[in-house]
Amino acid sequence: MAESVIAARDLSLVFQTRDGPVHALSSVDLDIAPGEFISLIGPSGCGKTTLLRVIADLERATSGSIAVNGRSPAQARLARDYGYVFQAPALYPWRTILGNVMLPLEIMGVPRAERAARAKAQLDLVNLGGFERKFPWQLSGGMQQRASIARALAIEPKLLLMDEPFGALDEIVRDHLNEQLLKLWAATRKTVVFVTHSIPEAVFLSTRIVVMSPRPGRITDIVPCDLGPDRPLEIRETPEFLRIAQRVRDGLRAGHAYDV
Ligand SMILES: Nc1ncnc2c1ncn2[C@@H]1O[C@H](COP(=O)(O)OP(=O)(O)OP(=O)(O)O)[C@@H](O)[C@H]1O
Repeated sequence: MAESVIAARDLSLVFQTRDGPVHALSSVDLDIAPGEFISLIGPSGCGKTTLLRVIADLERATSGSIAVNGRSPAQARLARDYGYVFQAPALYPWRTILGNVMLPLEIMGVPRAERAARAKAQLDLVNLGGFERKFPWQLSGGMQQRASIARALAIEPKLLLMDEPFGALDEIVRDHLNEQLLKLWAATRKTVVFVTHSIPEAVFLSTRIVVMSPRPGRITDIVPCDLGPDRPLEIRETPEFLRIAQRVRDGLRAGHAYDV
């Protein structure tokens, strides 16, 4: 079997706050193979973002271990092993779309002509060819988020970390971007770790769904999502899709404490 892209073993993270310790992650065990599309789903505060941030070396685990491409998160970050897409597009307003996508390549010291060509290729991949010279504020929210995906892809990472990238968009735009992301994933065969609150989004996109619950943040179920690579939006009405969605929903219910 190919080496895991992510291998987490008994991973825990406790934030020390003025109100006492917060157990953001507790005994997380997770292996992600190359080319998988993994969604992390769970209620607010279950540690989804924290897990993504530990993978990206933006937070350090309190105990346990995690390897990214067989090395430490710090080494993986320095090797530019991953691209990170945030919840909000976070584009620089004074730079054009092309200028934004070229930025990571500038930081890497890629020559000017090459970085323009590479950034253009990524913009084509997210269907933003022709918008290179626009500024972020001239684009819709969905287009801005596609531009941030292109920016994350500019360094050509094999691993893409996405923190609820479509959460702020309306449902029709979200459907469209889900379709595009699925095509992009099929075309590039990247490993994706994707945070979402949406059961249909998770089932539509993923090869496996990691269900989490809060206090302490932990994995309660890992649901295989064997729908194959060819997934038109209508697949969401099929019994197979609904069966997987139901298992995820059951997992979320079991881990949920209702304060009502
Ligand atoms: N820097 C921090 N300091 C203290 N507590 C934190 C910090 N970051 C996160 N937490 C706490 O850790 C827990 C997990 O947070 P996290 O943001 O990972 O959850 P999440 O599942 O991504 O939530 P959401 O869906 O709302 O984004 C929460 O209780 C949160 O308040």
